[in-house]
Amino acid sequence: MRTAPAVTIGISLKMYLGHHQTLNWSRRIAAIAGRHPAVTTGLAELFVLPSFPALVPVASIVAGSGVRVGAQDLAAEDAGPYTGEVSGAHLKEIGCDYAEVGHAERRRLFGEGDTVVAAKTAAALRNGLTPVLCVGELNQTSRDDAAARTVAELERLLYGLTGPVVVAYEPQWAIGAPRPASTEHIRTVCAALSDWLAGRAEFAGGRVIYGGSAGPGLLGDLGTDAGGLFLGRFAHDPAAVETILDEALALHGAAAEGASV
Ligand SMILES: O=C(CO)COP(=O)(O)O
Repeated sequence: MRTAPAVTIGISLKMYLGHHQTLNWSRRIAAIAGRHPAVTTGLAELFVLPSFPALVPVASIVAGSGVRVGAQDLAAEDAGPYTGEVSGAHLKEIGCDYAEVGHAERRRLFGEGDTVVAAKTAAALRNGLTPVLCVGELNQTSRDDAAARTVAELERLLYGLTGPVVVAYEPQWAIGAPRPASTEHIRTVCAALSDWLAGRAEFAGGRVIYGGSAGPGLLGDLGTDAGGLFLGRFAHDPAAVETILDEALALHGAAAEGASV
């Protein structure tokens, strides 16, 4: 069994960058990760999710830097007549460790519902990929209501499955917004999701991270309720990623000191 790192930082490039921009960005991220103590000590795991055509070159750019690579989507099936789809088996073969499933944009713009998301989560696990499973309420609501809805959603999507998952709590109303959800909101929902995961041995190694307009300055406020961040726009500047790794190191140092008293 693989133990979860203290902090997980994921970055989805969505469809923002061109191919060469993606490669240049990846070179800068690899350089930062390769020398940053948060990554070199194994405290933080950093993964990047570029567009499909960039996966192979990005995997080779980040090799040896500690950065892992994954896809933003995968097919529910492993092989066959599925025009335009990319299978989990293929992703694994080219060096992916992660596959994102259930992002709000795929649900809203491409009609993916719970059945498809659950099938894609199963496909990722079946092929040895860690699913980055996005969950989160559609509309702004109280933090307790959001926690109840999101835990129920996770339970539905993971029914019958086994394996380590990264649960990305992304309140849909906080994606693409000027700022993230409130600290109290994020902490309440992430703690509820973490409790749910922790009580289930079949998901050992699982983690809960927060996404939705996340950027520098947030991680330290989340304490240990969230196991990290899932970044979008605010990771386009590699310097922001370095700042967040600094924050991960500071947070872990504080948590370790707290545990020893
Ligand atoms: O959806 C997200 C990550 O997948 C978050 O994106 P933004 O941080 O750009 O809102």
